[in-house]
Amino acid sequence: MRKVSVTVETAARTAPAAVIVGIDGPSGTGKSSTSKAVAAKLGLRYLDTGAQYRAITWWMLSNGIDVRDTAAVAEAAAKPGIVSGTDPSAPTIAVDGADAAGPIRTPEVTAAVSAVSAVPEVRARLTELQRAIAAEAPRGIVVEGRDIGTTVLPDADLKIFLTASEAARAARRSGELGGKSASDLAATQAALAKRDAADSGRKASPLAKAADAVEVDTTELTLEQVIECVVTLIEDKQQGT
Ligand SMILES: Nc1ncnc2c1ncn2[C@@H]1O[C@H](COP(=O)(O)OP(=O)(O)O)[C@@H](O)[C@H]1O
Ligand SMILES: Nc1ccn([C@H]2C[C@H](O)[C@@H](COP(=O)(O)OP(=O)(O)O)O2)c(=O)n1
Repeated sequence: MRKVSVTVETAARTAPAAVIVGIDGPSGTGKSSTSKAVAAKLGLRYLDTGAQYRAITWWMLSNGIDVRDTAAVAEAAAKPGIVSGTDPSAPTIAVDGADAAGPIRTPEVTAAVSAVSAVPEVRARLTELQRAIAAEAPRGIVVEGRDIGTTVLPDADLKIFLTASEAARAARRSGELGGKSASDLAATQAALAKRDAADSGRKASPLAKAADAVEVDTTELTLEQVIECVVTLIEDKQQGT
């Protein structure tokens, strides 16, 4: 009996502690690309909480719920089954057992997601799910979103807040959407600004930098430089420097 307990204690002492990293910021600052790459490099899990808000929004639209009707959204918030796969090299999102990776990126979902994410019942449900996923990650996890440092994981080992100029963010998003003309760029920039204002202005856990987050302005940095910067911050934390 005694021998077993000594073995367990030794294992607990030598196993590396799981590291929990929260990455927040507005749209187009590089959260998804950075989080995935950093998690893959360090052998951590990866969670895209924006995909979960998009998934619940897609379910509401598919089920004829008026996303401007806060009471109807609140009442339905618990209904869809949302499952996130957290392998950073192949993250997945499923709604009621069906792959939702494609449908959650449509312009209809993008236009409706801020309204659905402002509903406290939706946030409470997803926050609980996000905390459970983070608690189960064996070596740790990189969780990206808008309220990870302030609300979902206030005790995270490291909090990063990514920023970039509105012009840089719009150029990145517009490029991704295949926009070529100046009017495509202007439309993307206007849509981004509108979504950021809604996400920052809502009452329930708005987009905000946690007081103890490290802010990284990515405007003049390449994606590789941002990844390197975040990897270094995590390694420094793990080494206690
Ligand atoms: N530092 C960077 N420089 C140039 N392009 C970037 C940078 N970071 C991300 N991108 C590109 O910008 C787009 C949006 O990045 P993404 O990671 O999806 O941002 P977010 O998750 O914050 O919305 C992607 O096409 C990505 O490859
Ligand atoms: N933790 C989070 C993550 C996303 N959201 C909401 C607000 C965002 O506009 C939408 C979509 O998030 P997503 O990260 O997919 O946004 P991007 O288009 O990548 O910028 O979800 C949120 O309210 N809280």
